[in-house]
Amino acid sequence: MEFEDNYEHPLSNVFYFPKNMVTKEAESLYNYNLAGCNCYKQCTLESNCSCIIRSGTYYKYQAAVNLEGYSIEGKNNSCSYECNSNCKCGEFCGNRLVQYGPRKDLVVKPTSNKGLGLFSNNKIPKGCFVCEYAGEIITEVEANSRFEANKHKPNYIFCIKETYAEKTIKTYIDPTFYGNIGRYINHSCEPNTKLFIFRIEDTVPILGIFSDEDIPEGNEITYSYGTVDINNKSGKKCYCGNKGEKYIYSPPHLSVL
Ligand SMILES: C[S@@+](CC[C@H](N)C(=O)[O-])C[C@H]1O[C@@H](n2cnc3c(N)ncnc32)[C@H](O)[C@@H]1O
Repeated sequence: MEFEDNYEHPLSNVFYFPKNMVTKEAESLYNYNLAGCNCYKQCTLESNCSCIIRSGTYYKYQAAVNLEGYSIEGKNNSCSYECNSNCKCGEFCGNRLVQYGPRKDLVVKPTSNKGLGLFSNNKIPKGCFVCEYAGEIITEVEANSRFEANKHKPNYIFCIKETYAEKTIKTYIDPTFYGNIGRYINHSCEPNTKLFIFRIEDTVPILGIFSDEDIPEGNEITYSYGTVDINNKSGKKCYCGNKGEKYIYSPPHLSVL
């Protein structure tokens, strides 16, 4: 099965990039390719698949082959490893999903007060992969500088924070200029998707967005930017419409809003 992403941006100044693109400056942070497994066809925890073992027990895909009902059971904040081009298993091994690209029924439309937003033309059942949040992978220094320069504009820079032992690794994804359809997903205080971290070919983290409830046809797809602060009125006003319009956004630093 080939990776497929035929979406385009509705804006002429944004270039469509279906996957993360590591900038030259950030290259040295992510230069490890991941080894593959030796499984024959089906990868499971029982088959001792090294990719699934690397993921830990928090994560499992539920239906192989039929992508329509493909879903994930996972835990936020842990990284899942899909099988990759170094694996001996085939393309239908059951530990591959995000690598095949976004849903095909997504549409970008204007919202009443949040700019553009992402919607679906079909019902999305709970637990389905929607799309990645893909963009340029930039260094912290570059992220700070871009954030400062665009302070009063919509922000797209997303900071993934992963903690291993006592070390926190931060990865900055910026789809402002180069990115995929995930850049149009707005914040909601009552979101209908959740984010999971994946790695496939190498150590560059991939942010996968999954439905967290059945999403009716035509509804807006949202996730929580995680930065609502009712007391800090210096931030932007949240127009998600849930919990009243009293919530004010004020991201601590470089999250999406
Ligand atoms: C990642 S972009 C989302 C797509 C954006 N609406 C667009 O038109 O491209 C994040 C920006 O969208 C706007 N936004 C997203 N969710 C919002 C919300 N709940 N209330 C107000 N503005 C929101 C803010 O300007 C924010 O900086």
